[in-house]
Amino acid sequence: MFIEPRVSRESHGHRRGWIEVICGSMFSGKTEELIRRLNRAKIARQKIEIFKPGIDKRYHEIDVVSHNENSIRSTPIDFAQDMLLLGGSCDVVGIDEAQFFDEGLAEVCVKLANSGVRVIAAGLDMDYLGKPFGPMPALMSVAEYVTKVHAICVVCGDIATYSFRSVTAESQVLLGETESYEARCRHCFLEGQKAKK
Ligand SMILES: Nc1ncnc2c1ncn2[C@@H]1O[C@H](COP(=O)(O)OP(=O)(O)O)[C@@H](O)[C@H]1O
Ligand SMILES: Cc1cn([C@H]2C[C@H](O)[C@@H](COP(=O)(O)O)O2)c(=O)[nH]c1=O
Ligand SMILES: [Zn+2]
Repeated sequence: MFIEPRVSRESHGHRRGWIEVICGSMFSGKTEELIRRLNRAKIARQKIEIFKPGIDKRYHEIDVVSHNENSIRSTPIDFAQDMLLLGGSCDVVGIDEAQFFDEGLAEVCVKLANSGVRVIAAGLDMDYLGKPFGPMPALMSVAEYVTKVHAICVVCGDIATYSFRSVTAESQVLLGETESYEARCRHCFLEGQKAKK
């Protein structure tokens, strides 16, 4: 379990910021872990702001909601840059579905962290083909802390790191749940991809 670093947030009158990334496949608990960290920051009376991409309207227009139906209020935005306006004065900025943001996301998170904000971003590290997803690789490279969480393979019960798309669609972005995706381990993912051919 991630334990918040015990660094002083104030040093010589300057706030200290950093970047945390929570990544993994679908159903791996990224959103639950994001909500857990943000709720703890709320308990510590920190000022928080949560962003999600405007396109993610799966469960709720505004809330960030986990597959377990835990939720937290968020602000949907279309461009990573918009976080600078609203998030700059916060102690903590949370970001869900980070993979859907534009390539400017890593730079925006660096600016926030450099100005003293703790940034916690959750997102898919790989798409349905097993390829790196959007701004996630760049974001992971500038983060102080990267936590990879695992789902359970629905085929064999091993740990799952892949999101297998069970429907026919080739666009990288296809919003969905269990009707379109399965959490799978490497072996069962490869078997599924072979069977598609
Ligand atoms: N194959 C699976 N492996 C693990 N958890 C699953 C699976 N399918 C459904 N779940 C549920 O999904 C929850 C995690 O949801 P969530 O935090 O929204 O995941 P993520 O944001 O990574 O998609 C788990 O606590 C569990 O209740
Ligand atoms: C693998 C993959 C997923 N998506 C979509 C499907 C869901 O709407 C989100 C992921 O949500 P979660 O909180 O991580 O479960 O992303 C997609 O558009 N393209 C993909 O390749
Ligand atoms: Zn498996």
